[in-house]
Amino acid sequence: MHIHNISNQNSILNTFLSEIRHVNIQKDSMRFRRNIERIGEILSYEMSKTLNFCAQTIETPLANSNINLYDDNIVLCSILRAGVPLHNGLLNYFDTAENAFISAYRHHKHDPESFEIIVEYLACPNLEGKTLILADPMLATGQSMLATFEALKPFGTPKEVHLISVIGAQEGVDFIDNHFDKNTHLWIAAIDETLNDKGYIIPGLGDAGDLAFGEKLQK
Ligand SMILES: O=P(O)(O)OC[C@H]1O[C@H](OP(=O)(O)OP(=O)(O)O)[C@H](O)[C@@H]1O
Ligand SMILES: O=c1cc[nH]c(=O)[nH]1
Ligand SMILES: [Mg+2]
Repeated sequence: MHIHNISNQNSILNTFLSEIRHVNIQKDSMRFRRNIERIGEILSYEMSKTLNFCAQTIETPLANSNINLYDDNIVLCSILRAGVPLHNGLLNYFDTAENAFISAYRHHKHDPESFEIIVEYLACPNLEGKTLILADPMLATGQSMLATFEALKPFGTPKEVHLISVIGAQEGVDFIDNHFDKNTHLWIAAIDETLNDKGYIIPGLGDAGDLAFGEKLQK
């Protein structure tokens, strides 16, 4: 797998990352969602450099101008619910992308320290020969990302697969490195040290879905 950790290089990305992590600033849910969206825009820009470009001629009012434009058929797939603001950021840049949505969430049965991944809702276009971007802001154990990818397989074989995430734990990154094809790209804003015994990324930011949309009741 090609792993692109974007915060290895200093940029404005670090400001948005610091705000989603900050225990007080992150409580402003509108800013939290907007910062995830802005990080999605930055990761889209970085990822776009690896798309397939071909020469095009654009007619201006005065003459023709030559420019390279990407010609990939992009499908954006995000994992509900924390994936929604990240999806919006990606869609801000990939205007003509097709879209897929899947629900994958951790279900804690009785023991708060153990959970299973439940995949329920899935809406997806044909993926055959397309460039699939699979987005989820948090890559903790990596199980949601893998379960989602497996659920998408009946929809066709993408030409390229890009995973986009905001914060990952090193063990989740290692897990997907071991389970995805070696040509897969991972675009990630930060890789943190570890997971705690509840599967939360440390230092991480807490629960991205709750911070973006409010706490949910565990049923
Ligand atoms: O790498 P994993 O160990 O699978 O964990 C990551 C998943 O956990 C979070 O979703 P969550 O279950 O909290 O659902 P939510 O988006 O509804 O909050 C997150 O958005 C990922 O989908
Ligand atoms: O740290 C984590 C792990 C999974 N999901 C989150 O929202 N945060
Ligand atoms: Mg959550």
